[in-house]
Amino acid sequence: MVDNKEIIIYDSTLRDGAQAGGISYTLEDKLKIVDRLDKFGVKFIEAGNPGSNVKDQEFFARVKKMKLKNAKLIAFGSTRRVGISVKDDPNIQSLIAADTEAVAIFGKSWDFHVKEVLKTTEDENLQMIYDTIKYLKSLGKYVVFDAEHFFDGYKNNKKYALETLKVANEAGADSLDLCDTNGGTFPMDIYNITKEVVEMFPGTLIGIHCHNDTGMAVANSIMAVLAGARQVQGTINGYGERCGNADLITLIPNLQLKLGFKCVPDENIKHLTSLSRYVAEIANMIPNERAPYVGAYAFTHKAGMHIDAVKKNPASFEHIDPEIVGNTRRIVLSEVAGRSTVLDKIREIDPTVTKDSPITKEIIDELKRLENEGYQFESAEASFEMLIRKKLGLYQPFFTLKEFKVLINEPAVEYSSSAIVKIAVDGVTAITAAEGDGPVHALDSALRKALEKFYPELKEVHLVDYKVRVLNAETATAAKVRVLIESTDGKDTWTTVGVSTDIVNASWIALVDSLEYKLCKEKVGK
Ligand SMILES: CC(=O)SCCNC(=O)CCNC(=O)[C@H](O)C(C)(C)COP(=O)(O)OP(=O)(O)OC[C@H]1O[C@@H](n2cnc3c(N)ncnc32)[C@H](O)[C@@H]1OP(=O)(O)O
Ligand SMILES: CC(=O)C(=O)O
Repeated sequence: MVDNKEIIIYDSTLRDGAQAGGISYTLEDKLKIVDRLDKFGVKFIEAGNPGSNVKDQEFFARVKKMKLKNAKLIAFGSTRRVGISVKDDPNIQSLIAADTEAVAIFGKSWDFHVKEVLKTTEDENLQMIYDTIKYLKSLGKYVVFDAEHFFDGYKNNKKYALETLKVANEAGADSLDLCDTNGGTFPMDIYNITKEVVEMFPGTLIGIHCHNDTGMAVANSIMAVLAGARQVQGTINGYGERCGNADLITLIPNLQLKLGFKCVPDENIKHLTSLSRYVAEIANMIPNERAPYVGAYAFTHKAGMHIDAVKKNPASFEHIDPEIVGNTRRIVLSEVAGRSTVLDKIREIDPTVTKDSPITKEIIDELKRLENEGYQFESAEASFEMLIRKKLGLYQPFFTLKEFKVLINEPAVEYSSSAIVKIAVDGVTAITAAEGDGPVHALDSALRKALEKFYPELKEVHLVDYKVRVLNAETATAAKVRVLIESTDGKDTWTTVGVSTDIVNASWIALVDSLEYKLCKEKVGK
């Protein structure tokens, strides 16, 4: 059994990750990701496939100029093609042209693939593996051998699958990486087969490369490590072919924090969340909010009893302190909240209120009543603050609405909608009109124009996001809609909510809350 606890993290975000549907990195994207992965402390960055495309060839020419502190770059490609020599194989020559210290070669370990895909003999495949590795070793390269479909190959023809590893080993491969290419192998099989390989090649570095087709890539990689593999391949956020690869963002903390292995410097574990979001941003993928450790919901507490317990002691509902991985705890307001959930919010406005004050119950009851009507305060904390102020008697309307009208312009020459708003402030009436790209835009402009005369600070406010959700679509045109409006004044950002059967009315409620929230904020000097 291997008793050292050092794990070599081998990142393939830029190679297998680039095989993910929906991802296409630019050359500049790749350079940025290399820099970030190097700083994070991975040991290998499998950065591209120079035999595949010009972008990767140019990338390897550019990346050479970067000074990496921790990682070695890997150029990736296959064994030589059937029936030709390594020197005549353009893919192999492009690997050499990439000029990296290390290369990875994938070769077939499943006899079925040799017959059906390569359409050659088992002996020729062994020769292809041998020739390719031997040649690259003769040029002084560090060579990783990816035994493609190794686990399926082992199950179908154990002798042959193991023979491919033996040949790679004899040719001088620096590591033998067992690939669950189709991602269909289960953890116990990964453990038993990897253990046999580890025992068969004492002193040779054994790696693991798992795909996530059965949702087990992380579990399978851990089982391989427990069986003695010490090189772990994976990608940031699990991006990769089909369902993806082992997600290093889950795998690294599992190995390092839970099992005591050493993957990256301890002080870098706190960068996991930002690394995950950075790579998602560059890959133009929406971050997975429910991702273990780093997702926005990973340490979000919603149920009233959980929140009560977390406030007493966070360990009651958190497996680790979120700060360890650079994440944050969030408490959200909802119909499943209890008094503990709303108390902190209330006390920000009136510190004398306690959990047992009758007003606390009144506020939580109002929250639940409104959520039942379709409101959602989880992200609309500004509307919830306005609700608290109203309940505490600390709210005075900043204006009175006399009326508003919204018109659709047809034909829409410049703007598609117009709005007229009539309001009164301290007995002074103002009527304004405005046009906009849609009724809500027109209404927002008209209301702001009217109010700015009285409250010039509203000039700083503008809308940054507007979301509409139909709540009960089955009632067709009478369906309720929920509108969420995100606003900013350049310093803070806040979200308000409105619900109605009429989208303009729902928007009006959210708009008024937003502007009044800003005015309250100015008044109390927040
Ligand atoms: C399991 C993995 O994920 S391995 C990585 C796979 N990644 C990719 O395929 C992405 C990059 N690939 C490419 O850009 C292209 O496929 C290229 C440039 C490499 C090859 O393109 P083409 O020459 O047009 O071949 P094409 O992709 O159509 O077919 C693949 C060929 O490689 C052969 N091949 C597949 N695996 C291997 C291997 N391990 N060793 C040698 N040859 C192989 C196939 O038998 C097939 O050969 P054939 O044309 O004689 O039938
Ligand atoms: C090498 C590789 O990506 C695989 O076998 O899945």
